[in-house]
Amino acid sequence: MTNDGSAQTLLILGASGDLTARLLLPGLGALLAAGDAPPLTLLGAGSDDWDEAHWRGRVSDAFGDHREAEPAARTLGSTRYHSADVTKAEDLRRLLSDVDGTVSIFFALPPAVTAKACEALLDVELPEGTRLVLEKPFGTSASSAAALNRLLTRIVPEEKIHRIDHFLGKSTVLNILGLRFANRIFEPLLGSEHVESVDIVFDENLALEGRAGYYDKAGALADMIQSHLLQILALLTMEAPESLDPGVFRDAKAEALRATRLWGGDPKESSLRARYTAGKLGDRQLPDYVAEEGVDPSRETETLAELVLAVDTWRWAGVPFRLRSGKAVANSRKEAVITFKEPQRLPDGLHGPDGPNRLRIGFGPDCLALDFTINGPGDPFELDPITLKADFGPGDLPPYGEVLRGVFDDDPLLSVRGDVAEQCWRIVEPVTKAWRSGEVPIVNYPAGSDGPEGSHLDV
Ligand SMILES: O=P(O)(O)OC[C@H]1O[C@@H](O)[C@H](O)[C@@H](O)[C@@H]1O
Repeated sequence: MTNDGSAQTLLILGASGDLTARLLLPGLGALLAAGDAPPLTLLGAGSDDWDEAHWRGRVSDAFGDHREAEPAARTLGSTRYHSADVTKAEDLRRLLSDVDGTVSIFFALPPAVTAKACEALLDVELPEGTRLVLEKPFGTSASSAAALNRLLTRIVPEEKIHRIDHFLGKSTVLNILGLRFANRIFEPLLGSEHVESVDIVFDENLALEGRAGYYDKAGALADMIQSHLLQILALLTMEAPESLDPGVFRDAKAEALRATRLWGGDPKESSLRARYTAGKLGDRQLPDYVAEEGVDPSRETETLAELVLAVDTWRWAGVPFRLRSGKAVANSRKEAVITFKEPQRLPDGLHGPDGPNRLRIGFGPDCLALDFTINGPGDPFELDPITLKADFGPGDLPPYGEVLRGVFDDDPLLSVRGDVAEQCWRIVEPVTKAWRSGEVPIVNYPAGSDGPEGSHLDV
């Protein structure tokens, strides 16, 4: 623990919402139970008119078994809920008068409400050291992200702003750093001389899961690619940072993202958007996406998105990076696959199946696999494919616990810097524009299939 052990408060705006119950509170419970958080007061605020007992019950359910651990039990015992309109300065003042020690204000709210709450905070005197913690999507375009950044830095300095991307709290995602920079054998091969292509895929069995209110306005591109998958791309393509000092590390990520753009520049060639139709996924019969409750069919929200990107640095020029994420896909596939170029030639006399070497970094289940070719058993001159696999468990903390630890420690290492949030929108903007204008038509795929025709994926 690097916080100084003095009391802190986590104030959640939007405490009655889905994100708080599903991800934030379970992550917090695990962090508290691990003894890795400061003595913490938890305040919930939301538009629902809940009484304290109802809120405490929600927190207790979300903490699960962690509620028994002493620090979690203490926070649970003292937690309070305020019904409030968080876009009003007087309500925010009332909430802030109840905090103890340094406060982290977590905006578990839709982006438009977050922006209004921040506007209201301009009229509120904040306790010393206040931190603002924001969820994705951070803005809806490069310019709105820049405007939000300007607004936030009028409230607190940049180092007190934590833009959460929980993928940066996933141990396998962070493992990319160890894999690349703590080994001699992979890093020298990572570049256009040896790499043919890179696929970063996060296809899920999950469908809408009752999240229309959020998802229908976001879509797969903003929900997964502009945020999480570009963070993975940055970790895979950045140069070795001199240290994990947040300034140095985040500079290295920003540099890689600044060099990233749409492959070939034509969204018709380098992007795909699709939406699921009715289908069977395991034993679940899913309706058309547009028939799901709360969906507005006129929005044409995509449930699967693909982009091909170029990272125009000396190291990566000429290597396509294919990013894809889809909902209601049969094959739940969550991995980055680095496909290497084939050997220049095979010695005459060696024959059999060849194929490229591939390094697969699995994000769920967490594993690492290396596909390569050897002579294999039997005929010694007949080649066989083989896979070396390492399975490793998840990290000690769930991703939300990990990123919250950074917040309480005042350590922005795992949060997204303001300029990077803008870069990530800049990268996808040619695509969002082309999609909005109808230049790239939306296509369908049945729920429970492997996605639409015309995928750019190689593997
Ligand atoms: O696998 P995880 O950690 O739940 O992450 C995937 C989820 O990440 C969230 O940020 C997205 O909003 C979800 O749509 C997605 O399902």
